[in-house]
Amino acid sequence: MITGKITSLHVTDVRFPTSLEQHGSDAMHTDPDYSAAYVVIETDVTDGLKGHGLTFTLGKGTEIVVCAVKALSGHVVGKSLEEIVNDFRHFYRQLTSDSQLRWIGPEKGAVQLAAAAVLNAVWDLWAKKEKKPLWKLLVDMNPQQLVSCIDFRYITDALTEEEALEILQNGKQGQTVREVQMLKSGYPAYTTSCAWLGYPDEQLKKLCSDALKEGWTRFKVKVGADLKDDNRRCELIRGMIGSDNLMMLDANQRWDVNEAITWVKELAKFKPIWIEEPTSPDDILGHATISKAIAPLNIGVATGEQCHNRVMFKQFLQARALQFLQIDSCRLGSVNENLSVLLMAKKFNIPVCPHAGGVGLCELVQHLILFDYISVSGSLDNRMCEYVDHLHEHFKYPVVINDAAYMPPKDPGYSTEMTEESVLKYQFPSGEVWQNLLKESTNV
Ligand SMILES: C[C@H](O)[C@@H](O)CC(=O)C(=O)O
Ligand SMILES: [Mg+2]
Repeated sequence: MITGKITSLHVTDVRFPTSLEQHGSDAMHTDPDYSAAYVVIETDVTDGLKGHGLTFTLGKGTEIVVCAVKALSGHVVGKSLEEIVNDFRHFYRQLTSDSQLRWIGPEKGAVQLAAAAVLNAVWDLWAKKEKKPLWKLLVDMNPQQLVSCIDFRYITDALTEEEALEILQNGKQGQTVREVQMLKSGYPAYTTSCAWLGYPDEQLKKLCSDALKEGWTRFKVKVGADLKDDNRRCELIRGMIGSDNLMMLDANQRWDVNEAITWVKELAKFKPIWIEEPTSPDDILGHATISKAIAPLNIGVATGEQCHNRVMFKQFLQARALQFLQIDSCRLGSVNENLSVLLMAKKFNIPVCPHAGGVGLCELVQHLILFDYISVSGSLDNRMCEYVDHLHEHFKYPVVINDAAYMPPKDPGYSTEMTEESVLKYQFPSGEVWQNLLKESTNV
């Protein structure tokens, strides 16, 4: 039995100055400071049980998400965990559809990122209470319980509750074998760390050569700002990784639809398997046009890192506008909404290849993709999870990568907890790191 009330919710603006070294740079986001609105919920349970959650941001604007988290806190403080998880669908809807706050969403933008941070903390709390890593909590739940966490509003034309139940019931077959397989070999990953757009060629070469030695076989390359530059960088990387390894391209929304088609045709000679975010993340029909035009080149469209809710994903699937679906643990409304998207992807037979990286996204999304393989898709065909090698040292339970695969976390929770030292040091603007940077900039 789950006892204990949530007594408080704290949120902190934590920023890492990654832009100083161009980590995370792409054709649209040229100077990201990987950041998080970091939430801690406390309970009155005597053992000091706490839940930790976050959502990922790029620096400026984190203060807006922090405000939105504070605006949502009234829905959480005073409730017991038992009350929440016994009717999780209802709680989820309270948060994502607050009758006043929804005007500045609904289910999108800063308010949706804030809902994700809060809900991620609640899921962490639940998993810790059950003394299981989150993926295992999900795997052990029965189909009815899982379905009771999902808000089916707006998606029943694509996936009904009955269909979701059937998928989950079928997923129980062979679950134990797949769990054992994951514990032994892990979930296959690809790396984005070698080819950020702002890295000079020498750095690309060094990072590729190191990654190859570590056993990486799948590489994502940032493109989209300058075609000549893309040709040079892709040639360099294809040369380094050889013809057997996989290459993916990511344009981060830089192009118009026709421009995307022309550009991808030019880069097709490097044999990428997908082009990610070729155009506006909201342009579902544009993605469908691009998908159709580049299908003869054996290149698919991947998208999702800025797809803010299940309704968008539903339409992408219905319009056949993506061939690789990229869930995000912090963009969608936490585990609840990710569950609905994983189930829709299964129904439409589209592989899920999660977006990760940022700060904490690898830590979180590994739980979701493990659950997807063990209990939903049951397949590794055309599937892999993104990995980026930054900022893991700030987490209490950092990801473990073994031979280019995510090894299932064993610690209870959602791997969301940051070290207290890092939170203090990188808190914006009062943390030591930012105070020093601000001093330096005023001295120049
Ligand atoms: C701004 C982020 O680093 C973005 O480039 C990440 C991304 O597109 C990806 O990991 O994929
Ligand atoms: Mg991307």
